[in-house]
Amino acid sequence: MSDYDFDLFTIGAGSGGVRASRVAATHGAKVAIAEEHRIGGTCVIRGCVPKKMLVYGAHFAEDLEDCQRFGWKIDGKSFDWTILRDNVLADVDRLEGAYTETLENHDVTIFHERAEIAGPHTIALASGKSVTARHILIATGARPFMPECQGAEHAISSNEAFHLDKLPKRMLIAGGGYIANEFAGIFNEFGTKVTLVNRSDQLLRSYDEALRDRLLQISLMKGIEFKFNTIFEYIKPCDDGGYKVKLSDCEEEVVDCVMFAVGRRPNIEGLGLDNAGVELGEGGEIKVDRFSKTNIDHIYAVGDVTDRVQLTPVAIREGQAFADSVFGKGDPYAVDHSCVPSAVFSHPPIAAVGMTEGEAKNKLGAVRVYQSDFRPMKNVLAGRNERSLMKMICDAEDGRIVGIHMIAPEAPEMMQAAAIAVKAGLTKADFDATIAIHPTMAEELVLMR
Ligand SMILES: Cc1cc2nc3c(=O)[nH]c(=O)nc-3n(C[C@H](O)[C@H](O)[C@H](O)COP(=O)(O)OP(=O)(O)OC[C@H]3O[C@@H](n4cnc5c(N)ncnc54)[C@H](O)[C@@H]3O)c2cc1C
Ligand SMILES: NC(=O)c1ccc[n+]([C@@H]2O[C@H](COP(=O)([O-])OP(=O)(O)OC[C@H]3O[C@@H](n4cnc5c(N)ncnc54)[C@H](O)[C@@H]3O)[C@@H](O)[C@H]2O)c1
Repeated sequence: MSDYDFDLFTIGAGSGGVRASRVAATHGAKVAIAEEHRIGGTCVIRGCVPKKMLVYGAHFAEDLEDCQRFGWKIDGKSFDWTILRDNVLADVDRLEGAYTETLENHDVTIFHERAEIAGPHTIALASGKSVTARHILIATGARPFMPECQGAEHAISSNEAFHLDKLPKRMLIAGGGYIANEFAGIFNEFGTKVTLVNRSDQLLRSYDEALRDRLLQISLMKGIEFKFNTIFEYIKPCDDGGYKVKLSDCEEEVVDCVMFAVGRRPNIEGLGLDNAGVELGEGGEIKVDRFSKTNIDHIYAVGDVTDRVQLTPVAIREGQAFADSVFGKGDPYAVDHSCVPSAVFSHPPIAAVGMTEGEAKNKLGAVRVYQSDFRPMKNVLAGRNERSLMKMICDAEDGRIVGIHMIAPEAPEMMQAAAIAVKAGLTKADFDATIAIHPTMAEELVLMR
């Protein structure tokens, strides 16, 4: 008989928590999970998945325009936001059901309520119930950071963007990162007049400069406006709807919607971490070692709450590694956080793996840069003046590829395959030895000069 109610109690049923709980259960552990909002977490409910569906929906705007040059005539086209919104939200419901079913099929006990740590092995549930567990996994994710300014309460975050009653005619999006650029692209394609407002003059800081410049240039061409080096002074509701917004060094303007996308903060408030003595880092993230263990031996944390790499596949890997290491029969293993590929689902998307040109020069000294700057065949026939860019960064000494960067239609799809080669340490010569598939955009990868 165990001294505890459960072998594992997971707080948070998002990407990391669900994977860890399911895998621990397959290893024979008695597992419970608590979720205060909806099973599936950020990615499934209000992140990657519904966002990507909106990206697909938005891209039809360009396809419907371009198709005329391919001989198609579509009269009377129009867009109804509520149809897309409701279909996306219905699919989110379906996915929540699928995630719940997976947990149930693995005999994971689900508590649909908030959980807090009440003692080293004790979890207090919002209903007043208290349970004990041999191990605790904190997988509570992150939430949007809402900066302070007068009237900030009138701004929405990405959470609300999926539920808007109607499409805003004019929208200000604060931020220059993933979410700001993705949603600027989405709403701009739907016909909203979008202005992206950033406190610095740099977008997507972690990406290669050439790609960032190209995205800015294409976004401007598509009609997105940018205001750099400015911050919000106030947001005031107008009597007849909309908001008066004042940005520093700018005239007051009226918009229908203000969205903040200025980063996400670990969900640790009121979690009772002090009751178990769990240590935090400087940014409020839970400090863990490479096995996702906190300073307390039986308490672990995975995903966004640890603020290592805020991406779903990383949270899933961390959850898997934790469950295998703690409950499996093999040796413990850690997740390798190097060379993680990523994408920004902007219009067009950006994708990257490894070092940027700047990072590689700083780290390696001598690098070779190969580049392909081309107009995709489909854009040529469509009369769309939008060029793609691919860059390959190699170590000048041995030709090893240390980074690949792309801005192109379907760049994330191409990058997933290319990332395998970079992770495996292949060289430019290995790529050159591979025969192209013609005609594709991806063939540029093996033809770069
Ligand atoms: C708009 C948006 C788009 C994104 N797009 C992408 C993308 O395209 N690709 C990608 O890889 N990543 C994307 N991300 C990031 C990705 O969603 C996260 O990295 C991922 O969901 C992190 O998983 P997690 O398990 O750490 O946390 P989460 O998935 O956030 O899960 C944490 C869960 O814990 C629950 N919780 C918190 N506190 C408690 C408590 N005390 N008791 C009970 N439950 C609690 C929360 O309600 C939540 O459901 C996106 C994020 C956003 C916001
Ligand atoms: N495609 C994807 O994989 C994807 C998509 C969305 C989100 N995400 C994840 O979610 C995380 C959060 O996304 P995000 O776009 O909110 O953050 P981000 O870290 O990508 O970008 C934050 C931006 O806000 C700016 N900023 C920060 N503080 C500010 C302030 N006080 N006032 C004004 N501007 C400020 C920063 O300069 C930066 O440009 C990302 O880091 C990413 O890991 C991933």
